[in-house]
Amino acid sequence: MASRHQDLPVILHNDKRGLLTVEDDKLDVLQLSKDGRPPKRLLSCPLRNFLFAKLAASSTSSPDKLGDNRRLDLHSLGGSGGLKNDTSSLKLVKLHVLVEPVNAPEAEEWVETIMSSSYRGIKRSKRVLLLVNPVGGKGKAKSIVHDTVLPILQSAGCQVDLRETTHRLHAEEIAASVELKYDVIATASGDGLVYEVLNGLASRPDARKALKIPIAPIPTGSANAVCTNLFGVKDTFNIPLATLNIIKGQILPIDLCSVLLLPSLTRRFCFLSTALGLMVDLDIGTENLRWMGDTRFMYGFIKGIATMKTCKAKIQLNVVEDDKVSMARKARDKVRERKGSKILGAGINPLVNKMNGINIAEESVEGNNSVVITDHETTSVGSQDGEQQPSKVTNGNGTTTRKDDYVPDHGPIPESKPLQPDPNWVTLDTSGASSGSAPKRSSVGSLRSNRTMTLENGHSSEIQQVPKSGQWVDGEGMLYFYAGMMPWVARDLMQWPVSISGDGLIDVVVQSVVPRMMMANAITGAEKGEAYWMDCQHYYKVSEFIVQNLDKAGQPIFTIDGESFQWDEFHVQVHPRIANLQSLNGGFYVSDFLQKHDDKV
Ligand SMILES: Nc1ncnc2c1ncn2[C@@H]1O[C@H](COP(=O)(O)OP(=O)(O)OP(=O)(O)O)[C@@H](O)[C@H]1O
Repeated sequence: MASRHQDLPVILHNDKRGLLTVEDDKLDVLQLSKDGRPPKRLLSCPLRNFLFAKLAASSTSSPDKLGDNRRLDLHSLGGSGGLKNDTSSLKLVKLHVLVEPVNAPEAEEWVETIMSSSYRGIKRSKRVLLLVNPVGGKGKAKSIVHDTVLPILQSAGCQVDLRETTHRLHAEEIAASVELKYDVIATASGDGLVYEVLNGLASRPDARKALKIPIAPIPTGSANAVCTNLFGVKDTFNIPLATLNIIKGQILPIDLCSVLLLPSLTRRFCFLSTALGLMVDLDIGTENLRWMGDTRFMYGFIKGIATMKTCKAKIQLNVVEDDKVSMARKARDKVRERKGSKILGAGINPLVNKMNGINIAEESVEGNNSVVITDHETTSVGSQDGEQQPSKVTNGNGTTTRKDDYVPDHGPIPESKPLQPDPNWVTLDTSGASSGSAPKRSSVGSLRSNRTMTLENGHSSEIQQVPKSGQWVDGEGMLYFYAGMMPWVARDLMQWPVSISGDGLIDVVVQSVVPRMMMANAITGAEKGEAYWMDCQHYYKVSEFIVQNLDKAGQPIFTIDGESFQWDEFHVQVHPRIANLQSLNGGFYVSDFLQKHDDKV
């Protein structure tokens, strides 16, 4: 790593002697004393937060002021104490010092060293398309962008193309037609703008190429679930950190889902969630309360459990796994894998980057007949032309078939067709038809509880077993259905704690109707994902699913990524790792749920 030869003697702004040192992935600006006292540290910042160093050409120095000295500009995000993990007080720091002629050759080398060490594997001076929604969240996006975001981006040498959205779906229109010349698309708004950008990019004839441009959100909306997943609960609304992510973020491949609405055959793309029941009411029913920020969702939740309205649907799931202990273990193993592979500094091990691009849901679940395997190459900034492979499905008999028809790397996303469930799909009837009587077993049950057996006469028969604890039983009422693709849906709700980014699977929660007190108690710990372990919260990892509306008058609306749609029926399938976000560490924020090792796992 950095060593003593990267020390650079300089003259500080106060004419005192100084030393710039780059060591242990950290820049220190020291003021030296003449009397042998220890140097005074004026700035200390991890290289991850360092933005820009520029040594003026000797000819451009003003001889009057500087003599033969050359000006060296240093731009960084500094925080209290400069600790790597202290992200709470990040702010833009601009320093300039002078380099004496005798040190000029060394200074040129020093500038290149600090720039390459702080941008390891990351493109410098990115071209940024910045979309700003002036009405998202509390309506402060414009001032936040002008006061904080733009100065940081400009200090890092980024070229910013700023466009303000003027109407609903404007961001989608822009993304659908914009020239693909940007390194990153930043959205100053909430999750809605990310959804629009992804839909715009995914609708293009060159969707696969367009979706390689990563998206970096700036949290000026209400919930900003993407930011919670990227930066954690504490830093969800940390604007300087999110801006740093535009500059220094690494590619994080994510899955997109096609949601096909029937009978219209309209398709929308989803990157975060689809919801029915209470989760729709608490989002759409509180839109007039945007001024509350994300508190409006908690208000909606409490209101929802007070009314306890059930949701009636027929749900068909192609389940890959439904064992909570095993799902938690796999998600935790994934975190350990990632942790073990980090290297010091501003980058991560390129080998790990490679690994992140493969190894998706490849573990076969006992008795499962449909394991999604994908083998996409990881994309990286500046290599937007990397070939992407189609996803495949390995069947129980070991044969491998293409799941999507192969489309070349620059082509569109193939059209969605209505799904054809087979007898191994799990069917849940949430109409509660048998309420009042003893609930009966679900029509197919779980992967392990009900299997299809071929009889000697060639007919098949279902082997019925007693449902295990926590398994859905037809006749239960459903409070909500929530399918998601990243752990947090808001700061106070980690609905899918075992969700693994880009694994080609959707995490589905079916929440049974339970006594109000039990739901109210579930609020405590919801942000930590503790409700996951409740038996009344049925949890499945699925590769595709269908939902039919059994009460169109009573529940006309469902949501895709928080946007509402009228519905009769919808079919959902995954396009693994087809889109990209930016993340400072190349992954989602690791929750305590995944860090801790309790006795369940
Ligand atoms: N100028 C505008 N006037 C009216 N609506 C707009 C304008 N620009 C964007 N929109 C719409 O604003 C809506 C809300 O945006 P967004 O979802 O990003 O913020 P939010 O709802 O506050 O945050 P979150 O989704 O995180 O709760 C989107 O549907 C978007 O299309």
